[in-house]
Amino acid sequence: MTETKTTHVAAGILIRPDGQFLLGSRPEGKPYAGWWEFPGGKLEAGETPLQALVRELHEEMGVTVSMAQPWLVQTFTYPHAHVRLNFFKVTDWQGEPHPHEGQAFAWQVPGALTVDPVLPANTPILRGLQLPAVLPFSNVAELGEAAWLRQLDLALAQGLRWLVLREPQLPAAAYAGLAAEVQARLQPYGARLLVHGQPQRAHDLGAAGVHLPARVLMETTERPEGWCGASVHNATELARAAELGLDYAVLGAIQPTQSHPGSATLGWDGFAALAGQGWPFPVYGIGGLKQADLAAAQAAGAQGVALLRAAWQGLS
Ligand SMILES: Nc1nc2c([nH]c(=O)n2[C@H]2C[C@H](O)[C@@H](COP(=O)(O)OP(=O)(O)OP(=O)(O)O)O2)c(=O)[nH]1
Ligand SMILES: [Mg+2]
Repeated sequence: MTETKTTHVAAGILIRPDGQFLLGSRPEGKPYAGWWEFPGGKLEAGETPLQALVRELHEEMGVTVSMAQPWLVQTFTYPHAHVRLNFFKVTDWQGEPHPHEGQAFAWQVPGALTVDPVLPANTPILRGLQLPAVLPFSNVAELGEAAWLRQLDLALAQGLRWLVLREPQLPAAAYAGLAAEVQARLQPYGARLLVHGQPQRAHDLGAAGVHLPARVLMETTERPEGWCGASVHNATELARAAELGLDYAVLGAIQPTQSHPGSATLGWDGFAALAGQGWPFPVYGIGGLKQADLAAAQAAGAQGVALLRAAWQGLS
């Protein structure tokens, strides 16, 4: 039997204040020469991923990392190696990137790359970079359709670009009618509609993707088309989301909610323990949260917060 050896890698996503991130081309003489990647390289014996990141970014491009947060962890099997990639978001550094190995650099806008091809293991990373910090869930159930649509218009004008349309109380036909109304509003902004429920529903309604309730996640065996995330409560459900190659997970409840006041909650410590296990997708916190909880969420390793009631309050 042959033993599969894992190559551990650290890579840095340098993100400028304007949101653009850095890709470099792989130097001649390496596997996948000319392909685009995040700067980084293999861990040396005894190194932590962060130590390797700091060393590699200095060696490859003369950049001194001053702020880096562990982000996604992706495993991938190439013909030349089985790799485990630890991606960091690097939000502060000293020095301008210099190509010490003859590579080219390109600053890129998430979702609008001007270079290709990018290493195949990086696909989920490039998708994750497009996701927002605040993921809003609709609230027709409480506000009523007309009042909620007014709030949606305000939120779009203020920058909302993603929406999960979750209205389990609506019969299928009413849901489809609402989805059409919503699509018409999102389209001029290029905002994305994620339908809540079965993947087939997103397909039928021509949505950008689907948000799977945990129950649907656990009975889904193939990755649905388009964007796809899921609600999760534990490590088993997170692992299923990873197996399917989903784009994000929403993990909770962080705090007690009005809809489930007596249910068990994770708190940010419980969230950090689960979300910090090295998933290939970003994880949002949900459950009794407000915009003001964003910093606490990100300190616990979250992509951000999923908001229901609070997404539609305080808009004017
Ligand atoms: N640096 C980097 N490597 C990546 C990314 N995505 C990805 O699949 N990889 C793979 C390609 C390689 O198999 C491995 C990284 O190895 P590397 O060739 O960059 O390693 P290194 O900089 O330490 O180079 P060397 O010492 O072996 O010359 O991880 C990425 O975004 N950045
Ligand atoms: Mg390298």
